[in-house]
Amino acid sequence: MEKIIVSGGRKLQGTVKVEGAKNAVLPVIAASIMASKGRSVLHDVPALADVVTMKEVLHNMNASVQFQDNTITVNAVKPLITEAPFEYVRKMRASVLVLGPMLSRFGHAKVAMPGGCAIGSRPIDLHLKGFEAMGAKVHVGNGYVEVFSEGRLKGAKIYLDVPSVGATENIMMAAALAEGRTVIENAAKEPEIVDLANFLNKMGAKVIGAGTEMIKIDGAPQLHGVEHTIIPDRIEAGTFMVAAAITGGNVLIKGAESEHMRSLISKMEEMGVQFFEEEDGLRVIGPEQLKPTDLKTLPHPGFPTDMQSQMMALMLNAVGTSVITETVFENRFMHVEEFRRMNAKVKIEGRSVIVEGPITLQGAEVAATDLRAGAALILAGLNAEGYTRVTALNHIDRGYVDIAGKLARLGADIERVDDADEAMLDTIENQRLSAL
Ligand SMILES: CC(=O)N[C@H]1[C@@H](OP(=O)(O)OP(=O)(O)OC[C@H]2O[C@@H](n3ccc(=O)[nH]c3=O)[C@H](O)[C@@H]2O)O[C@H](CO)[C@@H](O)[C@@H]1O
Ligand SMILES: C=C(OP(=O)(O)O)C(=O)O
Repeated sequence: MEKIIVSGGRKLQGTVKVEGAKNAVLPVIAASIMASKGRSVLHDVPALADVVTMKEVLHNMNASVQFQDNTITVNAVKPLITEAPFEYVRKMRASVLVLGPMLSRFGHAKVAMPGGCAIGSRPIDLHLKGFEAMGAKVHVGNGYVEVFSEGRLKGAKIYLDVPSVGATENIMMAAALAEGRTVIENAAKEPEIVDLANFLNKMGAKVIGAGTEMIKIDGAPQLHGVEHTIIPDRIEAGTFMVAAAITGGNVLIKGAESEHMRSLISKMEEMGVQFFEEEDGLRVIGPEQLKPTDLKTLPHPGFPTDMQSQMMALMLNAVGTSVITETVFENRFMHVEEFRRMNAKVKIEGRSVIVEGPITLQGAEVAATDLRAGAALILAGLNAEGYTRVTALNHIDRGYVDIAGKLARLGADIERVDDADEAMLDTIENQRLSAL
């Protein structure tokens, strides 16, 4: 079994470059299958497990996809197989993002119904209601959702009960090939929505208002392949910001887009962390002593749920009591139990967690329960006594490219090992101790 082993106590120094955003590239790859003319070339694509899964989803549909050196080329000109089976959706919920593109281009899509996951039940009812409003028929049964449309979808006015990122994306993509205008009200405003809208506009659709709560989409009869560069990953950047802060380090995060991270920067500033805009990125300097704070996760521009567990790791090191309230997902506190294994004083009260700091965290065997929880455990390990061994790396690999290597290059004592490597490390450590 592979593990990331981290030993705490080193201040991080240096420069780290942000990858392209996972949550932007997945919908953009899905949208690329709507091009019936020309191929799409996407740059700054991170080499993540989720990107490989999305590539497999498209490949299984008979699209031609090449992925090399952070560039993906998609050619979907010939008719595709309009199905995404369970094996892909099981690995990655974002596979449901091919529903809108397939439905609007081919009049049919069949995708395995995503189940709940470690962070909540995560239904797709709002995606399906949107398609229905545009004239599609929806059938759910035998673990699959199947959507049909006779002729082109029709533009419609759609109000989302919650500003769901996935529903906004799926409806935007379906609307890009629909007849007439679609208006999405109470739309999600995340930067990744804006990136998708820019991509759809280049392909030939007309999307206005992305990044606000009302998005208007005028569909085109046909879309064409284009070249596009993916926006930087604000959650990867945020994770390195916490790494710098938690160790009292000084790190330049190259390519970080601070406009996308206002709520996070402001919370970290409240905790005493300093930020300096530089020409090619954002410099983060951790304080000698962190102050406590309270935060509530909300849809963008509120505090992102995908940074909640990493901020909990930071709060464990603050002097005083902090409170985190999670409002986006109903069950995103699985990391709390793992933090307790590291001696953390954390208590769940309904949708909130009370974090008592400062505490001397102790290295322990812990498991990543989802990808951000995994990152948070590594972050906690950066300031813990002794060795923290993080397992279930498959979660972390979904959203981080070589996180251990990048932290090591910033000076952390961290290594990714398999069982054989670990046995050898234990022998070396035992020899060192017996020689003392
Ligand atoms: C690939 C991707 O971009 N993933 C992100 C996306 O997930 P995802 O798009 O799945 O998240 P949503 O914004 O859709 O979910 C937000 C909330 O809405 C609920 N909901 C959603 C759809 C629906 O049809 N019905 C419904 O009730 C969900 O259960 C959840 O409680 O946004 C989340 C919220 O910022 C992030 O944590 C994920 O990293
Ligand atoms: C929850 C996340 O992703 P996904 O929606 O792909 O599960 C995430 O990126 O933190």
